[in-house]
Amino acid sequence: MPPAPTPPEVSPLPARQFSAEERQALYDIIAERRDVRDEFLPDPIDPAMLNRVLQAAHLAPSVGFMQPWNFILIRDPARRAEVHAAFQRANDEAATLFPDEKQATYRALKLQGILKAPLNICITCDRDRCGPVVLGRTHNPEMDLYSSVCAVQNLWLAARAEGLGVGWVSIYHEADLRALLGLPERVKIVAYLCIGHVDRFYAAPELALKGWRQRLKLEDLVMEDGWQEPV
Ligand SMILES: Cc1cc2c(cc1C)N(C[C@H](O)[C@H](O)[C@H](O)COP(=O)(O)O)c1[nH]c(=O)[nH]c(=O)c1N2
Repeated sequence: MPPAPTPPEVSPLPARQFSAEERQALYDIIAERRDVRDEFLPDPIDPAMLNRVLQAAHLAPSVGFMQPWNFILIRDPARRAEVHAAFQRANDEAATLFPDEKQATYRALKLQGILKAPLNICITCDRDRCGPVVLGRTHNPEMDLYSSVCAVQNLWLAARAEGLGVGWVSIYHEADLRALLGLPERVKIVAYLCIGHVDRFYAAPELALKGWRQRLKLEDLVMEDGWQEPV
């Protein structure tokens, strides 16, 4: 067997410093990103803008640099109507599972913009992209799924920077969506997203504003050196 090639010598570049203003812009984008359900405008997304947002997603970190994601763009209204029907079925089931006092609030919530948004994007994880042995995934096989979630978050933040709203929909039976999108067995659905232009964003999570659940305090979530059971 020929000897394995040694990796080339490479060195990092000096760390680029970001100005206070640039840093603040990033923190503002993070703070002002919202899950958008109902505020989509019908305007189509410019292909160059969409490409920038998808490039941002594609720059996400991934275990073993696996890049396990695909981005399925769903524009066809007929296909979106089928996805919406799958949502409706699951949502009707979900509503009945909450305690009585929460059911009315649940039913009043808008939880998707599948038909209103001009574009839906399904982000998937191809679990076999690099064969069975992947650097960093050997002992924790779910790391490829987490990597794909990083792509989702990059997309979500880039979209906010572009003035696009994104809403994540997870109310469906996986089998329904898999069949609609023709996914092979090895490909897992990570996120089903509705995306489009918006001209307003809620100042805080809509679920908080509408009394479903409030943001937890950061100081109650930070722990030192190990798990501490809340008192
Ligand atoms: C994995 C996952 C899945 C879902 C969500 C998020 C994530 C991360 N969210 C959005 C969620 O409700 C929202 O992020 C929180 O309420 C916080 O609000 P902001 O995202 O800060 O606006 C969401 N929202 C919704 O209306 N329908 C849904 O099915 C889902 N599903």
